[in-house]
Amino acid sequence: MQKSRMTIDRARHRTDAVLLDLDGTLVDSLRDLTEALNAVLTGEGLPSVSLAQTRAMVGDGAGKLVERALQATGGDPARAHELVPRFLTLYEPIASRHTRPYPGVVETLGSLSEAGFALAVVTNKPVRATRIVLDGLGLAPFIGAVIGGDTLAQRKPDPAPLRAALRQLRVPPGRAVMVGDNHHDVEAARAAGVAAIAVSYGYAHRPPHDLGADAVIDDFAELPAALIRIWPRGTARLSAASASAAWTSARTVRTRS
Ligand SMILES: O=C(O)COP(=O)(O)O
Ligand SMILES: [Mg+2]
Repeated sequence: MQKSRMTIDRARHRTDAVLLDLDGTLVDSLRDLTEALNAVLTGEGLPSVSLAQTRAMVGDGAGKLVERALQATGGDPARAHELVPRFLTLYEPIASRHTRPYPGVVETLGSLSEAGFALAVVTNKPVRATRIVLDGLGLAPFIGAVIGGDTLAQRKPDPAPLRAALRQLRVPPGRAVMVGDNHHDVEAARAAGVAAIAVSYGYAHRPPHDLGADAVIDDFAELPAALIRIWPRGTARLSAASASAAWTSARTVRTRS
């Protein structure tokens, strides 16, 4: 009985997509990023940066991160281009050492995936490091497409990475939601015609409630409830009842297995 309800829910929702930002949304990666960054800075004879400084610098890709770290420590930002390969060589082996999913992430991705939602990661982190994090933290099995900051010539806030993820998932923009911690996540979503949910616990460069998202959540486990509230109008719109049934069903099946 439970199983057949689940099958119906899967069929109903299989072409709705949730696009997920990585740093500051799915995972707290500050410590590993800061360690790799500081190894680069030390090599350049520059002072180290703190976790709080990294927090304010992350989100626009590895190039900007290194450039901002050089700027913050009295280095030459023009050297960033040259130092990014060194940063990535140092970062990749430790990318999942201290980095952890935020509370509720693993369970919620599992439940959304079981309920039939297509999930993609759309991040400005270079794709090789992204895959290392997703594999290392056990998130990869839930994710149907991964677009990194170097997958295309454009990165968020450009809508191209979101569109590429949706093409891979075969889901139209009107049936998708982007979940992120930063203004570029919301801007990219708007430009792609995708709904946006902001998380308040990440590395936002401005107050999360000022990002212009359709909803703000304080905990990743609130995502299903937020999806029910804001899902875009149209043929794929989830009624509160059906989404809630899918969610309850997914939870029940998970609990049973
Ligand atoms: O700037 C980065 O490297 C990654 O940032 P994002 O996962 O928040 O897009
Ligand atoms: Mg982010």
